[in-house]
Amino acid sequence: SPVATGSARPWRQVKRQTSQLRDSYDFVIAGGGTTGLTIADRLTEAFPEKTVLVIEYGEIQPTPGTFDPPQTVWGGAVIGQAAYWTFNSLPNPDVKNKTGLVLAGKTVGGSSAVNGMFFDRPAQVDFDLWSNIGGAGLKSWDWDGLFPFFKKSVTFTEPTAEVVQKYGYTWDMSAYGGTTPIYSTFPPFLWADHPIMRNAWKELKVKVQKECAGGFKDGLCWIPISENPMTARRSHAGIGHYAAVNTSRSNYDLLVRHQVTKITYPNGLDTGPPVVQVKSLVTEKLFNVSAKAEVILSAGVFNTPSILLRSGIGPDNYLSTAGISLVHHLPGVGSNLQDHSGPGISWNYTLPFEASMWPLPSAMLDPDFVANATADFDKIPARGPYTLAQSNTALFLSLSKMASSTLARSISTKMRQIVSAKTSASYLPRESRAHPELVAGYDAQLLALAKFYENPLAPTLEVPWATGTAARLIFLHSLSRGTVRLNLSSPLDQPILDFRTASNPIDMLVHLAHVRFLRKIYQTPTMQRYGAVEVAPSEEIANDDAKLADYVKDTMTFSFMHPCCTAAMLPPKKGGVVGPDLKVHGLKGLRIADMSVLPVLPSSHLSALAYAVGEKAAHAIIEEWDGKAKGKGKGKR
Ligand SMILES: Cc1cc2nc3c(=O)[nH]c(=O)nc-3n(C[C@H](O)[C@H](O)[C@H](O)COP(=O)(O)OP(=O)(O)OC[C@H]3O[C@@H](n4cnc5c(N)ncnc54)[C@H](O)[C@@H]3O)c2cc1C
Repeated sequence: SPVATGSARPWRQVKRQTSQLRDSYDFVIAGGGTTGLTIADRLTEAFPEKTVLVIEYGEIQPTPGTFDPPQTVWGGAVIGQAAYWTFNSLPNPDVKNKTGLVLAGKTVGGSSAVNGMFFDRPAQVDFDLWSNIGGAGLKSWDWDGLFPFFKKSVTFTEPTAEVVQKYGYTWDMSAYGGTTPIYSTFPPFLWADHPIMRNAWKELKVKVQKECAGGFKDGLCWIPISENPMTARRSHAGIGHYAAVNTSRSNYDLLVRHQVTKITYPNGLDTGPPVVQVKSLVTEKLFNVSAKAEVILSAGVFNTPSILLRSGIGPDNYLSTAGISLVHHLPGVGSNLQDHSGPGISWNYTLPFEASMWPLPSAMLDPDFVANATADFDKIPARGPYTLAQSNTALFLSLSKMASSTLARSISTKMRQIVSAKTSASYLPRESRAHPELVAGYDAQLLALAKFYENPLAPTLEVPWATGTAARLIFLHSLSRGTVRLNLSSPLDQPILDFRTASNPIDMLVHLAHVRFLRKIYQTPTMQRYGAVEVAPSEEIANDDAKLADYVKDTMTFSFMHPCCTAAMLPPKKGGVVGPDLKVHGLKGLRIADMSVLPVLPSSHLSALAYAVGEKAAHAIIEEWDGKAKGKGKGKR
């Protein structure tokens, strides 16, 4: 049965000062986030005789669930700003010079401690896409190579029979089986209008999936959330992979409020692992930490490439402009930035709901309802509206299923033409065009994505759903590529992001197809029953490509907080930064393990994948060092 771990759980043995550290460690992990803490947990468990240090920029923070009380207004969840990195991307000339906001977790647990708790997995087709881009070397990252780690990474708890009867959740236990203190479950509450959209989609004849975590997710999915099933408190890496295990692990040190600034190879690149330079955020003093076995960078999609760039590891032309001495030319560092983006639509109901359709979120304006909801949340197991996160339903649909097959084919043909006409470089950031490896990698992405877009099982659109009269249309596989670069006037501060959303004009064609498809919901019997009328866009706008493109730009969300791919797992000749073993190309004793290693975005939010990548990385590291120990005649632990 699940352990009732909430944010009140005592955090022991956390280090805050350099003087509390050992002289050296076997493994040093930069970043105590989703992936980094997963690895630290597994390494300290597997190797009681080896020491592991995790260096985390942030502090331990209270990190409530998405809607945990007390709140003055339900849905106005404001998590302490200290727990966030807040970035604004550069003004985007392709989207009316707008800038995009993106957050990341700056606390023990990283983004898993502040995210929307939507806990879905990618589909098989996503990993086929990776190997179509990267080649046979990525075979170990296909579905069969990852599924065991998805299973291992989470303890899924089934909802009660009463809850299932009320809401109709479906799942398949063969997709689960883990017993780790990272939890997921379905909430014991949904708003009464939740079925409206599900029914509308069913009436559009989309496939209804019983379980979407088992490799197939085209169609209508139930999505669990990352919360403890007893307390309904957020389950995150800080609690599960540190607080829940560290007291029994004398080899597990966590140093908070320290920034990994750079890594150095004092004895040359052939002698690793690198030395890690660290800055205390309290005293501002710099000092070095050394690792005997490996250094693992796990500082996230924006900060992992920043550490490398400050270390002189990155594109030679950029480093030269930045005035940073070149240590190792790797053009993929900080390149290939991607995120899920997309517009929104909205509507109104002109006919009343039945009296039985209660409660709706407007009930949270009633103080008595809120008082009951708060009392329900404090029960064990918790109940009521505060157990919710952002959504539990989503539609995942392929372009070929939602648009005419001619449109889907013509979009894929355009992608192939860009490659055959050798014009793909013109869609990359100016500085990336100088690197044939990055162009070759982008060509491989375009060709693989052209095939992906034609596959009826490969989703390009996600629409998450909970309640209300508006929906976001998440474009899952954009062709636009951005960059992460240092702020040269203050290189230790947050880096500069350029999302370059919609810089490849094909993306706009896909956005238009998505909006045009989703507008069909208004004609479904369920929506008609409540007199659904469109608010935005209008019929007139939707029928005109230029006007609809303008509308998409006006309502564009640049980041659904799923940035990735800035240190991609690809061969060097395709602009890769790490190999399938997550070792950095050409450097000794250094791996990267976080969402920067993805070659392209998957058809999912990223936290479940981050845990799985952490589990797979830990497995590879343990196998390697176990083998080394055996090779030295030490035998198995
Ligand atoms: C607001 C928000 C909402 C999201 N919603 C969802 C969702 O609902 N579902 C979902 O599946 N995914 C969601 N995501 C995405 C998902 O949570 C992340 O993609 C994933 O957790 C990233 O894991 P990571 O290991 O790559 O990085 P992180 O978990 O972000 O870890 C990186 C860690 O490194 C630390 N760090 C950074 N720089 C340094 C440095 N120089 N030295 C030391 N430490 C450093 C950071 O403080 C952080 O703790 C959301 C993300 C955010 C930010």
